Formats: sequence, C-alpha cells, structure tokens
Amino acid sequence: MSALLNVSGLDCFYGEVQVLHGLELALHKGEVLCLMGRNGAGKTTTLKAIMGLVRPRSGSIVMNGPENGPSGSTELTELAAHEVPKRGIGYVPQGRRLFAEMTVRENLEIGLNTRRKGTDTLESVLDLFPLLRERLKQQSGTLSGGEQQMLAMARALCLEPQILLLDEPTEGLMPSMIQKIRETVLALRHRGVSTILVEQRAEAVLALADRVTFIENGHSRETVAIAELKADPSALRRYVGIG
Ligand SMILES: Nc1ncnc2c1ncn2[C@@H]1O[C@H](COP(=O)(O)OP(=O)(O)OP(=O)(O)O)[C@@H](O)[C@H]1O
Repeated sequence: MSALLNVSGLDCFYGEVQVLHGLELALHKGEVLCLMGRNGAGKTTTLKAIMGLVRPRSGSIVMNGPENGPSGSTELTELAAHEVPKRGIGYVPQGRRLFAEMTVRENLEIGLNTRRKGTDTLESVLDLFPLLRERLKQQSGTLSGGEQQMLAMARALCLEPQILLLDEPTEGLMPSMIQKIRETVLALRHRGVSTILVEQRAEAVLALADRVTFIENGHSRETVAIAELKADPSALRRYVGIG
C-alpha cells in the first residue's frame, strides 16, 4: 500500500547552495514520523518543501488517498503554497508565526476559514486545549510562550488536517507545557492524524515516534522503527551526536 505522503528524490537549493540531496521519506496513515539530524541538516527545509514554501529543483512530494480526486494522488510540488493547507496539511513552524495583534479567536478563524470548517471543528479543537477557550478574546501576542505554541497547534488543527507538520514544538517551553504538547501529539495520533515531528530530544522521540528518519547533510540516511532504535540506539550517536 502506498504511504499517505511520499517524498522522493528531493533536491532543494537556497541560491546555488544545495541543502537537500535526493531526500526520501514516507509518512504512513496514523503514525508519528520523527525527523532527526544535526543543526542545519535540512529538517526545516524538508517541511517547507512539503508546504510549497521552498520549491524543489527536482523530486516529488505525493499525497495519496481517496480525497485526492479520481487519480487518488496529488503532486504537491505542482500546487501553489496557499493550496497545500487546503489539502489537509497543517504546519506549525518553528517560532510559531502567529498574528500577534489578533485575538486567539481570530487566529483560530484563519485556520477554520482555510478549509471552511465551522463551530464543530472549533469546539473539538478547544476540547484539546481548554486553556485557549478561556482566552478567546485575548490578544495572541500577550500569551505565554507555551500558550502561543498551543495556539499555533490549535490553528493548524482547525484545518482538520490529515497530516500535521510540527517543527520543534517544545523548544524553549516549560516542562508542564512540554508534557501538554506531547500529550496532544499522542491524542492526535489516536484520532488518526499523521504527524511529521522535527524533534531533537531523544527521550521525546522515543516516547512519541513510531519511526525515525535520520537526515545528515541533506541526505536521508536511515529510517528505523522505534522498537529497533530502542534496542540499538547507535543511530542517535551517529546522526545526532547523543546517547
Ligand atoms: N533562507 C535560507 N537561505 C540560505 N540558506 C538557508 C536558508 N534557510 C536555511 N538555510 C541553510 O540550509 C541548510 C538547512 O537548513 P534547515 O533549517 O533546513 O536545517 P535544520 O535541520 O532544520 O536545522 P536546525 O536544527 O538548526 O533548525 C542550513 O545549512 C542552513 O544554513
């Protein structure tokens, strides 16, 4: 069976500098796939390429599934960037990128409007983040870092995404917030959302991931199931320098 998302042969450049070299990954339905690699390895660029924010010079990014029209698949590299979220791909970039001047509710409405979702979706997202329910009228820029991260995730979830891309969502957060974000990733997995998670902390990866793809200097080197990685964590040392 084909994966929900298949990235193959991806070459990406910034100017003349090549940062992804034939990168490959596959995301299966309902799994959490972690991307790990050293700083500058190309993890963020991979997510941006999926979102159409960086145009690959070659390669393909195919989303499969019945909602992709009669052929059952969509070549995402052929879509304009604003079309990608409409296909049900939510993105929470590093640094969150909220509209700080807008209220919590207005930020969530941007997510809802992207795929014409309504109150039912909003309510189910707020059930995951009850804290945001109390702050719907608050200006987003005045939320704490952890609350902003929750809002960024909630906004992406207002798309009712099939696929969620999370770029280091717990970076710089307090332990209680880290725990909340991790619980949310697992709750979403339970709901059938498929997630690509860029994460640097081994203990988070071991707790959340189903599989890990290791990226080194823009090359996808190895993909391992989490049970394999627990039995033999040497890849963590090899590609991330930990363990
Ligand atoms: N806008 C840009 N212009 C030029 N080079 C860039 C740009 N963004 C990233 N790069 C370079 O591309 C390479 C890959 O960067 P990328 O952000 O994808 O790595 P990463 O694995 O996400 O790293 P980190 O863990 O530090 O976030 C790095 O060498 C980086 O310096």
